[in-house]
Amino acid sequence: MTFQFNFTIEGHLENELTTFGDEDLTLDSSEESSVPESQKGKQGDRKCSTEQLDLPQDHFWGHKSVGNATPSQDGDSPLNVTNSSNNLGPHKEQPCLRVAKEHAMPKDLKKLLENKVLETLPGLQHVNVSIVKTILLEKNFPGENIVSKSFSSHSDLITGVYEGGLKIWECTFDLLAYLTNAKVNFFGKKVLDLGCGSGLLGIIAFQGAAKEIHFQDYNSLVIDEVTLPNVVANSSVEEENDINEPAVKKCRKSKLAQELSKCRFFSGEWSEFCELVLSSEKPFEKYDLILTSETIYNPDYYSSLHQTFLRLLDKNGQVLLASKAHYFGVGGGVHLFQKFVEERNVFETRTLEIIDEGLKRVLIELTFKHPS
Ligand SMILES: C[S@@+](CC[C@H](N)C(=O)[O-])C[C@H]1O[C@@H](n2cnc3c(N)ncnc32)[C@H](O)[C@@H]1O
Repeated sequence: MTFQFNFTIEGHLENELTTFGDEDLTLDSSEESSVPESQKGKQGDRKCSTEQLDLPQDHFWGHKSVGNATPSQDGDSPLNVTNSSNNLGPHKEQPCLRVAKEHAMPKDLKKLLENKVLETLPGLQHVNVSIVKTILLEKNFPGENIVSKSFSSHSDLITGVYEGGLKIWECTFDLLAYLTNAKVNFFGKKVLDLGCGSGLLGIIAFQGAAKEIHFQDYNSLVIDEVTLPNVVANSSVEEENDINEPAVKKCRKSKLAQELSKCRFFSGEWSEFCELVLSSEKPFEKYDLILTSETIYNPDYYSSLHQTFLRLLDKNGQVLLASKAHYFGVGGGVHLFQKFVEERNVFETRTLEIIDEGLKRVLIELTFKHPS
C-alpha cells in the first residue's frame, strides 16, 4: 500500500505568499537582523533565556531551514538544508524555547471540522493538510504565521520556529503498520504521542481504548488546526448528526465528551512541555507508552528528547520510535541517536524493524535498563 502526500510547495500557494509583507519572512538567523524592531519578540509564546531554562551546554538554536528539495514519490524526500552553510554552525543567538501550553478541546466540535476536507486511511481519517495550509495562508490570522514562513523558505522545518507538524511524515505510516501488525495493546494504558503533528499515532491508541492519550507538538497552530480536528474526526461526532431523538442525542453527546476527555493536547518545546505536564497532575502518573515518529532529525534536540523520556516514561514503560536512518542536511539519524542514548546509559535500545525501501527507515524501542 502506498500513501501519497504532496509535501512540495504548491504553486498557487507560493503566489499567495506575495500578499504577505516582508516582515513575515524571518527565515534564518542571518535574516533576523532585517526583522523590524517592532516585530521582534512579537511571538508571544516564545521564551528566550538560557539561564532560566536549564539548557544543555551543547544546545544551540540557530534557525536552520530544512527543505524538501528533491520531490519524491510521496514528497517526503531527504531533508536538505536549504540555507547556506552559515546556518549549520553554532549561533550566538539566544536560544528561544517555545513555552508550553495546554489546548482545551473546544465545546463546539463541529466547528473544528468546518472548512476541513477529510481524507481516509484504513481505519483512520485525517484532514487534508494542503487545504488547511491554503486556508491559513488566505486568513490573516493573529499569531505566528508558520505557514507563510514554511512556504517562503521552501522548507518543512525551520529550527525553533516550525518543526514540521503540518504534514504527515513517512515514518508515521511505518509505526502505524507496526502497531497493527504487532497487535500492540493500548487497553488501559497512558499514552503520549510526542511530536504528534497529525496525531495519527495517538488516535490509534485512542481507538485501542487507551486510558489516557496526550498529544504534544511544538507548534500550537498544528494542535489547533490539525491534531484536534483529526481526533474529533475519528471520534463519533459525525454519528451524532444522524439522530433526531433528543434524549438519545444527549446521551451520545455525553458519551462523546467522556470519550474525548481521555485526550489532552499540548504545544511547546519538550523541556517546557515536561514542566507543564508534570505540574499539571499531582502526583504525575507517567506514560506507559510514548509513540514518536520523525523526531530525531536534529542532534541539537537529543538532550531535551532524552530528558523527556527520562522524566515522563514509567519505569516499566516503552518508547516506540520511528525514524529515517539518516536525515541529510540536519545530520541526525538512528545511529547517532542510539549512540547518544548508549552514552547516557539509562535506556536500552532495540531495533524492531528496518524498512529498506526508498529511504531506509528504522523502528526502535527504548526501555529503561533498570526498571525498578
Ligand atoms: C518532522 S515532524 C514529525 C511529525 C509527526 N510525528 C509525523 O511523523 O508526521 C517533528 C515533530 O516533532 C516535534 N518536535 C521536534 N522538535 C521538537 C522540540 N525541540 N520540542 C518540541 N517538539 C519538537 C514537532 O512538533 C514536530 O511535529
